[in-house]
Amino acid sequence: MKILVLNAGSSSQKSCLYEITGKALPQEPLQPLWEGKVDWTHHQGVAEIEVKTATGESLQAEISAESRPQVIAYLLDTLYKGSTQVIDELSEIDVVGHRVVHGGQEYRVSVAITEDVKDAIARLCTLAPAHNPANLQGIEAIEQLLGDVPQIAVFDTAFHSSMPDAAAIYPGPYEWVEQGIRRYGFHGISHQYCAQRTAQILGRDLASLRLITCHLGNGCSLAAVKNGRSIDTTMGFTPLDGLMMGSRSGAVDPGILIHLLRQDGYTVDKLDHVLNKNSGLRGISGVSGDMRRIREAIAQGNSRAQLAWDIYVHRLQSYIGATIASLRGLDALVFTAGVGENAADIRAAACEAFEFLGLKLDSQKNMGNPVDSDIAAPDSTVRVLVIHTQEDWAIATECWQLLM
Ligand SMILES: Nc1ncnc2c1ncn2[C@@H]1O[C@H](COP(=O)(O)OP(=O)(O)O)[C@@H](O)[C@H]1O
Ligand SMILES: CC(=O)OP(=O)(O)O
Ligand SMILES: [Mg+2]
Repeated sequence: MKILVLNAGSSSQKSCLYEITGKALPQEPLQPLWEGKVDWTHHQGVAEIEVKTATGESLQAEISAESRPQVIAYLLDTLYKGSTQVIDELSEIDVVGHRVVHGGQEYRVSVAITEDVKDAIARLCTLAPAHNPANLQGIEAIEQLLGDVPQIAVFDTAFHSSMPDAAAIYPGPYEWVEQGIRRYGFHGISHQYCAQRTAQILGRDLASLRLITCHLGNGCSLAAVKNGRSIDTTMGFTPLDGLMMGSRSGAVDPGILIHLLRQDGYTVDKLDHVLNKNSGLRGISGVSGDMRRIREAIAQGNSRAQLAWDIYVHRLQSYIGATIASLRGLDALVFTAGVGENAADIRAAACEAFEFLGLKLDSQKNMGNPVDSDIAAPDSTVRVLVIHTQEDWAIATECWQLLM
């Protein structure tokens, strides 16, 4: 079965083609036949495209930042044309899986995409404005390019639908509960994959583990995973809650918003822009939302970049602490996504706060660019893992399971 996966992040469009043969899913994630990535973050108005294949072919291009459907069409051309060709024609693709960020109350498992599902994704755009519109554009682009190929939506919110009410419900008026204003949580595909992979690497049964998975990318969230289920998470009704992020504030006192609306004449759009695009690492440092740029600025003595790093770490430590309480203990702390997988300094700083519990990093392993491995010292009371998140593989396996 040839499965194309589209994963639209807030600042990127990732895409993979997998081929799963045989009657059972492989134990380890497969390498994709083809991978395409578009990044819009570096230069205004420019989409940087990178394609690589399992056979070692690659292509890099910069095109003017055209619409997402145009970029997807450009990417898919490289599947069957030129040096990165891996199939003869697009009709060889059996199914297309999409990461859809907000599934609301309706979608607790992956589903085949119908007009009703598209309407629901569209309705939920206001709750995930940086993500759901991009997901919908991806679905419509595939309809244009591939006709009626089966398409599957895999939701970021689904894994957290098992959260108990005490964790999911906000202490506002009870009408909020009736209106669906509650904590949904996001990055669920990644949290679930990382929890399963952690159990596999530790050789333990997932049902016996208390885990905190730290998804630290452009968007950041923690999940408390107990017996394989999400019981708490830091993102909420929208992907704006919780940890400090690249350009999103994370949790702030809602009184600040009332103050800005009342005293400073903010419009709703301005508030949205400030909180989603001009806060977090970017807002505090004035340099960038990219952790690598923050580090460079710190090395050059930039004190606002240092402050951004310090706040990021403070928030991460305090949310890990709160999440340990939800779990009543901790067997493993798991780091994933761009920052979690690559930033040894952030991992070390996060762990340092929990040395009093007997959590001990092996600093050499931590510095050694670990992937899918345990980086805790042998006598640590808590295992610490770095897992390369494979959201795309997780989406492909959902598609396979739904179609087999
Ligand atoms: N070597 C690195 N050190 C620190 N941060 C890194 C490194 N490589 C990538 N990152 C960070 O990862 C983030 C992007 O993470 P990623 O998971 O790819 O994001 P998303 O999927 O949300 O677009 C960026 O902030 C980038 O700075
Ligand atoms: C939900 C979310 O924040 O996703 P991302 O990290 O891909 O922006
Ligand atoms: Mg991501």
